[in-house]
Amino acid sequence: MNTHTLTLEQKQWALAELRTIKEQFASRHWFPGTSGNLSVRVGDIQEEHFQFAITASGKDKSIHTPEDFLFVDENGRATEATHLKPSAETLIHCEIYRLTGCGAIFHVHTVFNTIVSDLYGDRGAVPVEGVELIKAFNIWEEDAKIHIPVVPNYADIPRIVPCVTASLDPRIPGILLRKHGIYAWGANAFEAKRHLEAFEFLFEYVYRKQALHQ
Ligand SMILES: CSCCC(=O)C(=O)COP(=O)(O)O
Ligand SMILES: [Zn+2]
Repeated sequence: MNTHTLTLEQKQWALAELRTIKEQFASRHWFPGTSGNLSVRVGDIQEEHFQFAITASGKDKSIHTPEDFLFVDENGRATEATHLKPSAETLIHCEIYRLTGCGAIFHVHTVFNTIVSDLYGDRGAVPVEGVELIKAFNIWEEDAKIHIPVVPNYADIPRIVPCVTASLDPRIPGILLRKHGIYAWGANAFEAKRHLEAFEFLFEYVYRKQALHQ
């Protein structure tokens, strides 16, 4: 448990970051049916200890309320007394922070990421080659070929965590859950958003290219 208390400024900064992203993604209809969750890391990392602000579970993410977010530790436990429940998928955020040391993680369900995750679920990764937007991941090789990992989706979230551990590729700032959605991350909210937008572009590209060839 992280015993370092966050300052009011740190908390307000995190809440403002998440509120802004939430509003932007909601305007794109990226949170259908209360799906999706967002988090940003707050404060210093002390060895394996860290804290992050995350969306409360089951909320309508297209509106703002005073009960949209809470703070949790590296095990996904609330760091302050609250009746709010963190996202049901908080343990996936914990594992991505632990593995990557990133600063923000965004998860959305879209039709394109869901279809593509299923098309490539058996292969365990979505291949994408030579598309300019791969550069959004800071991969600058000519005609770069990347593989975006896909892991199985289970109702029991703790079962998904070791799949994320096994499949996460440090070069690729995202991972698909089959027939579920994408987790994308970055050093901060700006970078995580850039990565998520690039993934969504690539998934639409993969889907449309396949549809053209059928
Ligand atoms: C109604 S969507 C099913 C749960 C889910 O996949 C999701 O992203 C939202 O869960 P949360 O607990 O973060 O609201
Ligand atoms: Zn989800």
